[in-house]
Amino acid sequence: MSELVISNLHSYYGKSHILNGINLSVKSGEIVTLLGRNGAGKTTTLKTIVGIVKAQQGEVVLDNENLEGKEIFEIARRGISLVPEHRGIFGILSVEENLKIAINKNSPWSLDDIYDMFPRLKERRKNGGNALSGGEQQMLAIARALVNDPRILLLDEPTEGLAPVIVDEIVRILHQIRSAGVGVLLVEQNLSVCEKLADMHYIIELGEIVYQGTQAEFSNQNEIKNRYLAV
Ligand SMILES: Nc1ncnc2c1ncn2[C@@H]1O[C@H](COP(=O)(O)OP(=O)(O)OP(=O)(O)O)[C@@H](O)[C@H]1O
Repeated sequence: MSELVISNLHSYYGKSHILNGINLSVKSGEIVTLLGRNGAGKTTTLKTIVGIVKAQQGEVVLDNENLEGKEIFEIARRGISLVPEHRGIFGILSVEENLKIAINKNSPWSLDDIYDMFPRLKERRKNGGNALSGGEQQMLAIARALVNDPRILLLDEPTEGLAPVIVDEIVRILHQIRSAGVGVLLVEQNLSVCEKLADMHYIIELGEIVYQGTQAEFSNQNEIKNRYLAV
């Protein structure tokens, strides 16, 4: 059982104070969304958790270990993986090569497990990363993060720009990842995807958490959804 606990997280770009005391937590086998308007600070939260943006104040604690001051690779090694919005796969390598270079020798995920979960990747395993559709690239990015054996997976807008049938496929995959006991922190604009998947929702506005609630609590909060999420 793992738990990521973020307390009073503050971060900046130059002099701009972007995160203003974020508190949230994610446990194994739980999907938690971080919702909010464009520019609210969602991506910055994910980047601060993994150390790409340095926190100026506050704590990121994984299983009682404070990750303050740790380098990006040390945080990744402890089991927090980020699938960034622009996917970060290697276009000149094949699907299988992309997976093989990411695989962690101690990972419980074998290539066969990955191909069972992502049949499209199996079909396209010899294709170059550049020759994949947007949805296939997203699947490869998630698969690459998984073979690294994360305890907590951070996903930045995994369904953005994808066709509805591929969005359904990503939803199916995320259900399976949760069942495997991985904790997921999901930044996602597609509210219906969030409500199908999540156990818990947080809303961020101007770098602060302004709402938190379980899916059961959130589902009929139309006033909150209009206030913070309507475009
Ligand atoms: N590299 C950067 N340098 C300076 N300011 C930045 C940088 N990246 C983001 N910002 C600013 O920080 C704020 C939060 O951005 P962030 O990308 O975290 O928002 P977001 O909620 O993920 O939005 P979106 O849904 O548009 O991706 C915004 O005002 C943005 O303009």
